[in-house]
Formats: sequence, structure tokens, C-alpha cells
Amino acid sequence: MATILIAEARFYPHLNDMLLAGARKAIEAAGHSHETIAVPGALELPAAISLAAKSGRFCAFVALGVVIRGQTYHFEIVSEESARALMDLTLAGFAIGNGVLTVENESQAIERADPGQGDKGGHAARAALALHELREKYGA
Ligand SMILES: Nc1c(NC[C@H](O)[C@H](O)[C@H](O)CO)[nH]c(=O)[nH]c1=O
Ligand SMILES: CC(=O)[C@@H](O)COP(=O)(O)O
Repeated sequence: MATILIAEARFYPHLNDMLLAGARKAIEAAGHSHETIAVPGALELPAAISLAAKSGRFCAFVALGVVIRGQTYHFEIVSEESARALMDLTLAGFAIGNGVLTVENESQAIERADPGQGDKGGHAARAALALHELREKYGA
């Protein structure tokens, strides 16, 4: 049994709770354990994962969060920079599933965060585990 780290950006706690439920269910269904850390927003997720990875305790990482467009360019910065940095870490060899929703409004977020609908949290967990299994198979 391996340990997965769920790193969540709790900018919208009630939406994150839905993502978290889906991710936890997927990790437990795969027979693994997990720990959870929280940061204020999605821009902090890549650094949080990079810092936690130095412990050597985690085989894979799930990034969870919700970015909802506001009135300024900040949406592009938060959504694009967090996604790019998470992808850079993934390509550097970290098994990361990106469950950060980037949406226009809360209803879009609910549809995708709900484990009974889009289950993006569960999907991100399964993605992280898939990358972990590939790394185990082909070597780090
Ligand atoms: N507007 C959203 C943010 N903004 C906060 C940033 O992620 C970051 O915490 C801040 O710029 C300090 O570095 N974060 C989200 O996760 N979702 C948003 O909708
Ligand atoms: C995605 C965001 O940063 C957003 O919540 C900020 O809203 P605004 O662009 O109106 O400041």
C-alpha cells in the first residue's frame, strides 16, 4: 500500500469538500492511504507539492482546487500558471493528478466537483495512481 498526498487549494471550501470526497473514495478503492494538506489558493499548489515531495513519503500527488473567473486577468494567471507548474512537475517525474477546476461560475464547478456527476476529484486521483503505476513499471 502506498501513500498519496492530496494537496488542496481551499479557496472555495464547500466546493473543495466535494472534490476531496471523490479523491478519497478513489484512493481508498485502489487500496492506498493518503494524507491531506491545504494551501490558500491554486497558485500555491505546485510549491506545496514540490516541498512535500522532499519528504520522500509520497508515491503520488493529487492537486485539488477551484478557480472561478472574476472580473480581471487574474483568472488566467491563477489557472494557467498553476496548471503549467503542475505539468512541469509531472514531466519532471512526479506522479500528479490535476484536479483543479477552472470554470466560469459556481454551477459549472458543482457539476464537475460532485462525485456523483463529473467527479473530477476522483478522476485526478486515478490519474495520479496511473502515473505512479507507469513509473513503477518503467522506472523513475
Ligand atoms: N481567485 C482564486 C484564487 N486566487 C488566489 C491565488 O491562488 C493565490 O492564493 C494568491 O494569488 C496568493 O498567492 N485561487 C484559487 O484557488 N481560486 C480562485 O478562484
Ligand atoms: C480567479 C480569480 O483570481 C478571481 O476570483 C479574482 O476575481 P477578480 O478577477 O474579480 O479580482
